[in-house]
Amino acid sequence: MIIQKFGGIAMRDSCTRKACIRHIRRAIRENGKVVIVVSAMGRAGDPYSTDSLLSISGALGISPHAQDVAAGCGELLASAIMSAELEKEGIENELIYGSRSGILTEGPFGSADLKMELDPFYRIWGERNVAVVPGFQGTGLDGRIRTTGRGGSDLTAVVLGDMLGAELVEFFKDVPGVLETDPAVNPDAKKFESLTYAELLPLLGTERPVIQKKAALYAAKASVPLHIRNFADELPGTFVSG
Ligand SMILES: Nc1ncnc2c1ncn2[C@@H]1O[C@H](COP(=O)(O)OP(=O)(O)O)[C@@H](O)[C@H]1O
Ligand SMILES: N[C@@H](CC(=O)OP(=O)(O)O)C(=O)O
Repeated sequence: MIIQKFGGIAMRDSCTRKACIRHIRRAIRENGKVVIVVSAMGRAGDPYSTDSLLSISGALGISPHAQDVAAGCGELLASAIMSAELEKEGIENELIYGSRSGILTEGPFGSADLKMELDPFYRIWGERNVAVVPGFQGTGLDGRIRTTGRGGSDLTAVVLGDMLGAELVEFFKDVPGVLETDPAVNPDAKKFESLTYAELLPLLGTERPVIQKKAALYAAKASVPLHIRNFADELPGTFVSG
């Protein structure tokens, strides 16, 4: 069983999602069961990205609950689109979301903690090999949507990988892997083929790190093996383990 997390750039449009579906087909062939975690589609300026949803009204800034509901729509929509496009390609899958998903978020709006109840996953495995999950969010015991903080789909993927005992958690990004520095700052930065968690963590101090720091800390603590790679090709990226 493998977790595959597709970030905002990988999910941006039907063309980039076709590349994602190629990775999903390969994972079904090689790993059997696949849990797909998706982020909201695109970046600021793209209509359904997290930043665009949050900019619809300045009033969202004064209501943390309303802000989390608005932000959560991005991942919900992305999961619906991915599920439908997989179905169209003949890949049967189950959408796992909302209060029936067992994906529980508790604590403050905007930076909630994530917990999982796995029954919904075990229930589908008898019939389907592929689950599609919106990242970044869950539902509290009070029925309210809470998000886990920016970059939080990475955390959803890592926590699911830990709880479901996945062989690997793959992250599909717009970079070939973890580089010595952010390529937006230094285009000549070299890629690491592999890193330990201890080597990865100091590289995550920037405003937009290659993987969410909270997710990397969780992976280190629970020894969840990671593979950070480019959605647009088949090349190996950076493997991260103990
Ligand atoms: N050391 C690094 N190596 C690679 N990318 C990095 C690094 N530090 C920061 N980044 C940035 O991380 C971005 C990928 O992370 P992110 O945008 O959160 O991915 P996604 O939304 O696809 O999950 C890259 O576009 C890159 O600019
Ligand atoms: N969409 C959320 C959650 C997330 O993890 O996104 P991405 O995988 O595109 O970084 C955000 O922008 O913070």
